[in-house]
Amino acid sequence: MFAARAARQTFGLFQKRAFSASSSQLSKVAVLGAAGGIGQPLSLLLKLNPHVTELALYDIRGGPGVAADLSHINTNSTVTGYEPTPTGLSEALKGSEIVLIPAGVPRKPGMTRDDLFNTNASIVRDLAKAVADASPEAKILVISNPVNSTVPIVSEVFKSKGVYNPKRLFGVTTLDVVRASRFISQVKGTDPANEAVPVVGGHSGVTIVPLLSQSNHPSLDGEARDKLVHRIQFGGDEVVKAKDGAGSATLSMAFAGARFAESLLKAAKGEKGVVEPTFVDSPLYKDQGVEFFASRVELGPNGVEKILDVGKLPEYEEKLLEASLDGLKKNIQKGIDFVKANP
Ligand SMILES: NC(=O)C1=CN([C@@H]2O[C@H](COP(=O)(O)OP(=O)(O)OC[C@H]3O[C@@H](n4cnc5c(N)ncnc54)[C@H](O)[C@@H]3O)[C@@H](O)[C@H]2O)C=CC1
Ligand SMILES: O=C([O-])CC(=O)C(=O)O
Repeated sequence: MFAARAARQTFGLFQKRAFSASSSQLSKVAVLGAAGGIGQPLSLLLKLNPHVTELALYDIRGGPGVAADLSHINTNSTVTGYEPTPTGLSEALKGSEIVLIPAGVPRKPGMTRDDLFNTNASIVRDLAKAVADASPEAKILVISNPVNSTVPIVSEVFKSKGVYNPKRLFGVTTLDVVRASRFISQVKGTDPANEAVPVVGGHSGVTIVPLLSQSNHPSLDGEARDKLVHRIQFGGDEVVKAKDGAGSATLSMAFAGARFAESLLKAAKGEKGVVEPTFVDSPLYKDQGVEFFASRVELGPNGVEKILDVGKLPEYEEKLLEASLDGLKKNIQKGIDFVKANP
C-alpha cells in the first residue's frame, strides 16, 4: 500500500519534472517562402505540430495573409507573418531554432532542376546571409532547388561570415525517401508504412541513388528493379508533367519537409535514434572531391550527430553511386563558384 503510494508520488514528481522541462523548451520555426506552393501546406503542418511553439512566416509577398489564416487554428502556437520591410526578415529569423527555406522558382515541363540555378542561387544566397546575421545558430533546412548546389551556397555564405557549423546545415531529400517507400509498396502490394528504402547521393536525376538492396526486397532484379530505380530518380518529373506548367511537387514536399523538421525537433528534445536521410557536409566521399552527400544521418540536439555510411553495395548500386558522385561534384562546385564570383 505504502509502496504503491510512494511509487505514485515518485512517478507524479517525475511526470511533473518531465512536463516542466519540455514545456520550457520553446521552439521557434521560421519558413522563408511561406506563401508559396510548398510554403503554405508546410506552414499548415508545422502549425499542427505540438513541438512548434512559434511560427514565423516570411515571403516577399503574402506572408501576413498566410499567417493570419493559420493563426485561427486552435493549436497552442503563435503565428506571425513578415514582409520584406527593412527589418522584416531579421525579425522573422531572430531566435529561430529551425529555418526552412522553400523560397524560389519551381520547374516547368522540359526543365531540369539545374535550370533553376540562375534564379534560385541568388535568392538562397541572400536568404543565407540574413540567416547568418540574425540566427547563425539555427538549423537550416534547404528545400529550394537545385539542392545539390543551393546547400553549398549556404555553406559558402556561412563560411564567409565565420559562422559555419556543418552540423546545422541540411539539404532536404526526404521526399526521395517518401517516394521510394510509396513506389516500392505499389510494386509489391504492401503497406508503405512497412517499407523503408535508404536513398543516398543527391537530389536530382541520376544523383539520386535508391538502395533497394537494403530494402525489404533485396532480390528485386531485372526490368522491375530498373523501372523502380528510374521512377524514384525521376519521380519529380511525374509531378512537373502532370501540373503542366503550374509548378512541381508541393503537397508531398510539404509532408516531407514537415517530417524532417519534426525529426530535428524530437532529436533536439533528447529523443535518441532519430535517423533521416539528408544531404549534408559529409566525410564519406571527400577523398573523391565530393564535399556534400546525402546518406542516413542520426540527428541529435546539435543537428548532425552521426553520418552513417552507405554500407556494402552490390555492383549495380556501385555503378549508380559512381554516376551520382560524378554529377554531385559538378553541382557542388557550381554552388561554391557562384558565391565566390557573386559574394
Ligand atoms: N527539395 C525538394 O525535394 C523539393 C524542392 N522543391 C523546390 O522548392 C522551391 C519552391 O517551390 P514552390 O513552393 O512550388 O514554388 P512557388 O513559386 O509556389 O513558391 C515559392 C515562394 O517563394 C517566394 N520567394 C521568392 N523569392 C523569395 C525571397 N527572396 N524571399 C522569400 N520568399 C521568396 C515566392 O514569393 C513564393 O511564394 C523550388 O525551387 C522547387 O524546385 C520542390 C519540390 C521538392
Ligand atoms: O522535381 C522538381 O523540380 C521538384 C523536386 O525537387 C521534386 O519533386 O523532387
